[in-house]
Amino acid sequence: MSSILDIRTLSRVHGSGEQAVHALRDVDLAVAAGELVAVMGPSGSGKSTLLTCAGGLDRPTSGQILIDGNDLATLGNNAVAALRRRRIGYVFQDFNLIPALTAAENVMLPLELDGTRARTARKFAEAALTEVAIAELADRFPDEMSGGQRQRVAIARAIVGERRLLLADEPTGALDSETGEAVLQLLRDRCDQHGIAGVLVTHDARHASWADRVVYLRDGRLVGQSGPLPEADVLLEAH
Ligand SMILES: Nc1ncnc2c1ncn2[C@@H]1O[C@H](COP(=O)(O)OP(=O)(O)OP(=O)(O)O)[C@@H](O)[C@H]1O
Repeated sequence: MSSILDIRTLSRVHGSGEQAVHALRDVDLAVAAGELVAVMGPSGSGKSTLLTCAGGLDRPTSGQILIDGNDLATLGNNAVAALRRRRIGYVFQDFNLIPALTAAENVMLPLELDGTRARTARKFAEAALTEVAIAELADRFPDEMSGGQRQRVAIARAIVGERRLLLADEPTGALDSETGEAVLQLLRDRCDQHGIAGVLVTHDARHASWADRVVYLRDGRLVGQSGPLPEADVLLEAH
């Protein structure tokens, strides 16, 4: 299987000299099409930095990041921004929706920023909202929706068009457990059915059990990985 995300000896240092913080040290991680990888580790271990570097939002100090074979270091800022808009979707804990835009307009936004005509963008947005089962909420504003519905809009925005890589940073953090599980099921389905590569940062082993593989970060280093974790009910029984 070819890797959609290929991270090689990635290091990210913030600041310099005595103030230097090594957020990531020599991290290698490849994520194939259709694969969902969970990233776990204590607070400050580098999980968010790994996602922001993987998504081209932050530049590594050293190492390589390839997305669909494109080495980000060889691309200029505009090319990285275009790759981000077209190929990469983000889902955050706090949804990051624009309050003044409806659900459909929020989902259309990355396409319109990329020059897609409004009518075409609307069709793609409606298809994405249908996939996350909230087509009927297309014309609602974020403050007219529940947290779970807002997160579905955020996922629709992250998968609209032809995205290949889905990066989710604690996407269930603001949701109750049932709604959170439904959101994870959606991420899993996207990977299974559309060959998207997914990276899920989570503190919760039950959430990580949706992934094919779990990698563990500590002090910026990748210190281990395991195959799929047992289902949530098995974990609970073990306690
Ligand atoms: N812009 C920055 N400037 C300086 N240090 C930073 C910056 N961003 C992150 N760091 C540091 O890099 C390290 C890794 O941070 P990161 O946010 O990636 O950790 P995390 O595992 O996502 O933490 P959490 O689980 O608390 O969100 C931490 O020590 C953090 O303080």
